[in-house]
Order: sequence, then C-alpha cells, then structure tokens
Amino acid sequence: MTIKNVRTQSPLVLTYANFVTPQFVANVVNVIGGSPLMSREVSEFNDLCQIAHAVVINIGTLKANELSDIVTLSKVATNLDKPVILDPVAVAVPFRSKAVQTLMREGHVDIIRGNAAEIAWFADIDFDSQGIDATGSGDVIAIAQLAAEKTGAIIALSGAKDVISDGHQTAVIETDVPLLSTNVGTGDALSSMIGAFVAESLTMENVTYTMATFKLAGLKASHQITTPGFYSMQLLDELAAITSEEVATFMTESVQYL
Ligand SMILES: Nc1ncnc2c1ncn2[C@@H]1O[C@H](COP(=O)(O)OP(=O)(O)O)[C@@H](O)[C@H]1O
Ligand SMILES: Cc1ncsc1CCOP(=O)(O)O
Ligand SMILES: [Mg+2]
Repeated sequence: MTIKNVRTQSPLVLTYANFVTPQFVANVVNVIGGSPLMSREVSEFNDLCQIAHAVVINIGTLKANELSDIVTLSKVATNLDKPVILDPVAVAVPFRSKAVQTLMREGHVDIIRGNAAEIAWFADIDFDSQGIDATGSGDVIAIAQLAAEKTGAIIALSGAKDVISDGHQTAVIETDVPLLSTNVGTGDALSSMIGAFVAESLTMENVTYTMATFKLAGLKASHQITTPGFYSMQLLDELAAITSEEVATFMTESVQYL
C-alpha cells in the first residue's frame, strides 16, 4: 500500500527484534505511519498476532532456546493470515544457518529481506561477508532470483543495488547512497518497515514500494547531512515527511522491471 494508506491505517508491525537495534527499528515504523510493537514472549504471541498486521522475525541475537519461539511465532502468524518477514542477520554463521533451516522447515516465511551475502546463502551461492556485513561482490540479480526460486519467498535483497524478486518478476533499484550503510540497524528497520506496507496485501509490488521509499528517504537525507550520526536522525525526518507523489516519481525514474 502507499504511504498515504499506511498513514491512515497505521498497521501494527510486531517485531521479534534483536537487542541491538529495536529503538531505531521502532522509530522507523513509527515515523512512516505504522505502529511498532516488539515482543519475545511466546505466551503472548497468539494475542499479539491477533492484533498485528504483519510479523517480522529478526535473528540478529537469537539464542538456541528461542528457536522454537520463532518457529511458533511464524506459525501463529501464518494461521491468522498475517505476512511473516524474516531478517536473516549473518545467516552464513553456522548456528544461524541451522536456526534458519529449522524455521523454514518447521515454520513459514513469506518475505526474506537481507543484504547480498545473506540472500546468497539462500541461493547456495558463495558471497563474502563479515558478520552482519556483505563484503563480497556477485550477480545480485541472479542471487535474488535463485533465492526466490529455492525458498518460495519474496526476496528483498538490499545494497547499492536493491533487487526484489518472487522468482518470476524482478525489480531493481540502483541508487548509490553509501551513507545508508554507515548505520547499524538500517537493514533491520527496512525489514520491519516492509511489514507496514504488506499489511493489507502481500505482494512483490508492495515490497518494491517499501524498498524505493526507504532508498529515496536515504537519498534525500544524504543531500542534507554527510556524517553518519546525524544522518540516521535525518533519515527518520525524511521518512516522516516523504509523500506518495515523491515516491511515485522516484519509482518511475529509478525502478527497473526485468
Ligand atoms: N552502498 C549503498 N548504496 C545505496 N544504498 C545502500 C547501500 N548499502 C546499503 N544501502 C541501503 O541501506 C539499506 C539497508 O541495507 P543493507 O545495508 O544492505 O542491510 P543490512 O544493514 O542488513 O546489511 C537498504 O535500503 C539499502 O538499499
Ligand atoms: C550488530 C548486530 N549484532 C547482532 S544483530 C546486529 C544488528 C544488525 O543490524 P543491520 O543488519 O540492520 O545492520
Ligand atoms: Mg542486516
């Protein structure tokens, strides 16, 4: 849905957050017009999924004894027809790989948003990474398409080139804003922001729209601020101020459909 609709409907995005970035993630969902809520308590997942419009699972600081909780969360959400977005932080690290394999096998995920290295893991393609960061290079379009085919999920690959693919259709946004990668948590925030935009309908178009909106806000912020600290604040302000018309124009100029 468009920003206008997000602002009128204020969808509730339930995030199983990591303990590093939840404040920034909540603020991004909030300024864009959604309603953020974080929980890691399995006994309230049923109640929370009833009122949530989308559920985001971030494995950034997952512990072994929480794995069954995220599987449960994905199943409860899916049974209630709420879209589930996975942020597979540093998924190539073995504990995380096994956790995500279990989640995909025993639970359900509709959308996967990650950087190129994280998405390459789902495609079974080697891509250099250092922890949370993608450090290598590769054919990100082929990686996103293959990851979508292998997982059946909509893939949102982020980076200098964003690629969104459901395995049939692919959209590319190539707008370089290096400052966007200077803050820890921008990826996490983007994953939860996707939740707000797919609340009404789980489509590749809505995922593409979110990626374009975030990129445009990042681009506008980079015209105002050139240092990382204040940049993250400016990004929040740009997200709060961005209009449907601006996003529509940016999408016409910058989104390429393959
Ligand atoms: N070099 C870059 N140029 C433009 N945008 C970027 C760049 N690196 C990251 N981004 C943007 O930053 C946001 C977070 O993506 P990314 O840094 O890939 O995620 P993560 O923080 O999970 O690694 C996305 O909107 C992505 O498009
Ligand atoms: C540093 C760190 N460690 C575990 S999760 C996390 C944050 C990852 O945030 P992002 O992937 O959005 O940069
Ligand atoms: Mg990340």
